[in-house]
Amino acid sequence: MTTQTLPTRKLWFAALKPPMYSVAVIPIWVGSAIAWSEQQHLNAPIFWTFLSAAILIIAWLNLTNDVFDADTGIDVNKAHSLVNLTGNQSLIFWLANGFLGLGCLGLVAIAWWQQDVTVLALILLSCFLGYTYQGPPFRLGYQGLGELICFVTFGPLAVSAAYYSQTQAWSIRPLPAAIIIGLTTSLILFCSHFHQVADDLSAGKRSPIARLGTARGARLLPWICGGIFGLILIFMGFNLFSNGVVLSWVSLPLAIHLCRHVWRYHDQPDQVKDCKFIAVGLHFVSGLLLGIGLLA
Ligand SMILES: C/C(=C\COP(=O)(O)OP(=O)(O)O)CCC[C@H](C)CCC[C@H](C)CCCC(C)C
Ligand SMILES: O=C(O)C1=CC(=O)c2ccccc2C1=O
Repeated sequence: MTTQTLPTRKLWFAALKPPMYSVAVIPIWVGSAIAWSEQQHLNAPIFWTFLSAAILIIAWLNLTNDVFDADTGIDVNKAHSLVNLTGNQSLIFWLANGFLGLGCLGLVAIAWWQQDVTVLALILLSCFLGYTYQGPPFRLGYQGLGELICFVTFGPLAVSAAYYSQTQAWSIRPLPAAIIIGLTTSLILFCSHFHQVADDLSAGKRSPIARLGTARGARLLPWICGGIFGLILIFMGFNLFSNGVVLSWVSLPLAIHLCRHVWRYHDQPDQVKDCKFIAVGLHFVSGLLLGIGLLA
């Protein structure tokens, strides 16, 4: 069944993408876990406020993605675009801005409690970079720069912000974990392009998969996954990670499943479209276990 023929309830589920919100959870969890392991203490109100703000920001990101994609025409065939489902672009736009406003309010509360604007500034910078991915006049995602933006924002910026929110101190200690989280988040975006090459090319979007072709993209995937798991061992070898982080290797079967699925279906959009949610699972399980390993 293509998304064009899905029942309305399933279309709304596909449009709202609940599993995707785990991309907000993992950097906050990992950055806070590193701080917790150092201080033997977690500031729970800061953690929950930051987490809620991050979820609201992801809602803004996804709603505005449909709004801006409606302007370029890239989503004409996307039945599960919120703009296509509601037929009301400005409603989605203002709803998105409401989510961003609420998210920023949470970050302002953290700045007020801590009398320190660092976390607010880091996340506002991430939001600006997120806007450049999809919004006018930048639309850097159309040049294939999304994965790089994703790496920087969900990796070093978000993980450092989470660490800082707990410690109010700078350290390079979160950097190795930030690199891993940045890579696994970018992997989700990379996988999200396989099924939409035709629409992307006709709208002038040169995503990495539109540039490489699906076959070369599928061949590259095991190297990316292997690189991520290899890097975890290298960081352990250099004592940048505690030995407990080996726990994140439990997610390896998900990486193997992802590579096999994409290898088999890379040129069949209706089959390969699920691969981004396999990547979401890999990111969530590996990130969760990485945080637990860092705490151990
Ligand atoms: C919206 C994103 C991808 C959708 O891309 P596309 O248009 O190809 O997909 P559709 O088929 O669904 O239309 C994600 C883009 C991510 C962006 C590069 C970086 C965003 C940064 C965030 C604002 C950072 C938030 C950090 C958080 C933890 C506070
Ligand atoms: O809809 C999508 O494809 C994505 C939404 C999203 O929020 C996100 C966040 C971080 C990495 C990738 C993605 C998506 O691919």
